[in-house]
Amino acid sequence: MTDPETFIRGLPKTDLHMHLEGSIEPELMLELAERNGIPLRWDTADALRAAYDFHDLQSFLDLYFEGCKVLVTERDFRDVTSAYLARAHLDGVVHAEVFIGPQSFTERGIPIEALMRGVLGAMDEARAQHGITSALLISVHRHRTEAEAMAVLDQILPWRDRVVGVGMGGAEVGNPPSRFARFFGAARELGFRTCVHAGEEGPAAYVREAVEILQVDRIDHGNASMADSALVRDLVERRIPLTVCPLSNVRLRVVSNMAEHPLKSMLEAGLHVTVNSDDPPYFGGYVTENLLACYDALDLSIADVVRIVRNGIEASFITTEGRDSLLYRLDRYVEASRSIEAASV
Ligand code: HPA
Ligand SMILES: [Zn+2]
Repeated sequence: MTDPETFIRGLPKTDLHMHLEGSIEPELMLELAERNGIPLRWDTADALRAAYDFHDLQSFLDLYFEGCKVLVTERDFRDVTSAYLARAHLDGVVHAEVFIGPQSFTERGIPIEALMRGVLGAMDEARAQHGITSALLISVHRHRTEAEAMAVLDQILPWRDRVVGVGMGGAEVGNPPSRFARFFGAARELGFRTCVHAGEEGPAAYVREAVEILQVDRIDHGNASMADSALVRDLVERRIPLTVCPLSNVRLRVVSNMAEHPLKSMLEAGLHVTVNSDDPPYFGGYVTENLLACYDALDLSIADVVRIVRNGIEASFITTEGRDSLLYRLDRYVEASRSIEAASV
């Protein structure tokens, strides 16, 4: 019989909430620092890994922004993107939607062209080499001003056809979605899909603002929604996907341990939940590890896991044909696993 881990690793999955700046494995971080002559506070991969001990979102963001400094050239952006997509492919991810936040780089004088060419070039290469498809989401920082976010929108216009959507991350509490109403309105008018981090450390009211004021297509995290049953009803009715990141939530102490994670209650409430990796090296796992951690700690059934993976495909920002083809692939995989099981009884 196929064991659950092999089955889950082999499922054709999506990763819809993943930050390229947060995907740099410690070994690559050291290599890039050396290549660019950037001093780091750590000189071994183990020392870096040991520093990934966070007590809240801000303690993570401090390290995450420090890590951004090793990315300087087009080649660096290409290498980081290639490494993530190769690793995700091994993990059974067939489609990834990845964030990058240009403000961390343009503020240091790095031209946006270097970032865009590196990332998009690697995405094209990974598709040719591994068959993995990916889409780019441009993220702005909510702890900066809305005017700065609007400037990012201007900067990415030359790549309008290659950027599927825009999102927003950074320090949540004190920076409610409503501060960025004009930015998200402008992004929607330009034809970008939209998503926003909400209800990670912030309250359910931020998720409500994201849906009602920003009118986003997807909520990143969204855990806090469970505190407001009327909001849950709205999210279910409007079928707004939530890109949940369970290992991230444990590491950032949004939940005290995996057994306390609301994922199963969210599923039972009928929410369109997906499972994603956020910043894999920082939080200890790619999508498979996230799904396995939930499967083990929350007593999920294999049918629950397949439901979550199906939700991910349905929540993606790809074309209807692309989505249908991934759903077909998922159904075939599940059917084939059933036949193997039946034959081995
Ligand atoms: O989980 C997150 N929350 C907010 N900002 C972020 N930037 C990267 N990951 C995150
Ligand atoms: Zn995130």
